[in-house]
Amino acid sequence: MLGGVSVCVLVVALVAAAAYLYSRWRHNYWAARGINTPPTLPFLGHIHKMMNMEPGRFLFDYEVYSKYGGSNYCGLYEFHKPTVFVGNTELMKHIFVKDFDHFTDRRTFEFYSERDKLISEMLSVKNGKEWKVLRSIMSPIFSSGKIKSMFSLVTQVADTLVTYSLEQASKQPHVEIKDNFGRFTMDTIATCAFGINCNSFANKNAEFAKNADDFFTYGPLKTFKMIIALSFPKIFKIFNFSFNGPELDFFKNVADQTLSIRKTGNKRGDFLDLLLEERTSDNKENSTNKQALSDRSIVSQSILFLVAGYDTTASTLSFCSYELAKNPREQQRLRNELIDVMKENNGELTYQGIMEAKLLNACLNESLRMYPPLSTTERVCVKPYQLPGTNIHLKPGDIVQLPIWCVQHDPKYWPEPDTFRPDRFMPENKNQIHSYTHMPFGMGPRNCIAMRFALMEAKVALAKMVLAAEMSLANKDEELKLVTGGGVMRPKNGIKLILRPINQQ
Ligand code: HEM
Repeated sequence: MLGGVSVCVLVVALVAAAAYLYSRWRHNYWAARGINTPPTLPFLGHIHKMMNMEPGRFLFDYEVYSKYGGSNYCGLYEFHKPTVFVGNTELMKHIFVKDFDHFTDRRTFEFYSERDKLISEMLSVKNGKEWKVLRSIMSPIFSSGKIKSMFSLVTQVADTLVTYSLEQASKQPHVEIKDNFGRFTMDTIATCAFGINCNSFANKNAEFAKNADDFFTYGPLKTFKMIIALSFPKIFKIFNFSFNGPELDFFKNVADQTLSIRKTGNKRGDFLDLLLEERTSDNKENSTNKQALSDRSIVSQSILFLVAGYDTTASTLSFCSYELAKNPREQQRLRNELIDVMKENNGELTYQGIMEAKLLNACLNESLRMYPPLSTTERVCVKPYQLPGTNIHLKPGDIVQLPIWCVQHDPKYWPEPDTFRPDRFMPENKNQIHSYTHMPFGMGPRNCIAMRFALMEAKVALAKMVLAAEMSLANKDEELKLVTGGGVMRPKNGIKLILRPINQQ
């Protein structure tokens, strides 16, 4: 006769065995269709690897890409949910562009708390028709003409960056350049999207900077909440979790206040002015614009610019400076180009001069190839679709992962992928670049809306730094360690550079 305890143990063992078999059965989805997957962990599938912050998701992706058929396509599991990983560039072209009408959406969180609902208004998480309308209203504010009008705002912040960095260099052996570029992108967004002078260089604890720091700190709790929100939205709803803290209210208040001042006619030529202009512009879609661009939506988009533009651009600048410091010959070539560009423009660094500087463009593109801040992007299928040439039939709601980092490091497309070679992007070599193998800003109608702005901002800062100082690595032998936090790839221990002012040599 079994005792009570033994019965309990038996029941637990049976339930555990049944759960395990259920999990194995769910993880058989791809194998049953003859599609490769990397080994799974019961219940978790691959989620623990996808959410891994150190060294970051890109290493798992590269294993999938090179060992499990991902350079063509293969299957993954987020817990039990099957997703498709597509590294074949022809298929990527279909998903990003040719068959975009099947892949208009991005995965989105369901938000329930009042505070989080501000996130739901952002362009990056809107889907379907709402996304289309908002994107068409917002696209004109990122046209080259409008970006040019923001050049002088960006230049002022870049001058402060250089002065601050050189002052630091005169007092200490090295400069933590990622920190400085972070302040630069923060101040740029504060001035261009919130219309305020944040001056985080003068005061590291300035309210704006401090709240942004809290906002971008991804501790275990925030990561846990993100996993729950993405994979178990119902649990998120039942427990009424709130994803964001009070720092979001701070940004909302700043944007609200600035918005009311602007409505009185006070203009600066920044994103806020441009969004307000779009709302009142006299075009045929005017009435739709007014509805889509409510005050609340404008406030959300201002916060989005901070979310999307702060760390991505600061990391890009840091990685590019790191490679230039490691490669003094390339750094000097770039400096020579910039000196020539200035000579051609009466000794000034003009918008046109910067935008036409070929090596400057090539250096940034090459570092964005080696270190794309977003290592993966994804699309959500919205209509039944068969991946061309495969037996993968996607249903609405299925997720496709597109591994940016992997194709940008595939030696088939990029010989010696870990070597910094800006010449790959010089005009004479551009015809050797395969399509869909360089996409740090994503691709197609849902790519980064602010690509031109981000590149202009990065070019101005990099050009000014390279002209002002010679950069070298403080710790030549230290290996660059990468981490992924909040989805963005960044240097784990920052980047320490020695800066030698040029005019004092
Ligand atoms: C070097 C800096 C940046 C990089 C590498 C970058 C990269 C990206 C990537 C990979 C995507 C996803 C594209 C796709 O799925 O195809 C994206 C989307 C987006 N980015 Fe950027 N980004 C940068 C800077 C910025 C800045 C400065 C802003 C705003 C001022 C911004 C605003 C956005 C927005 C709003 C989206 C969503 C677009 C949509 O869903 O329609 N980004 N970005």
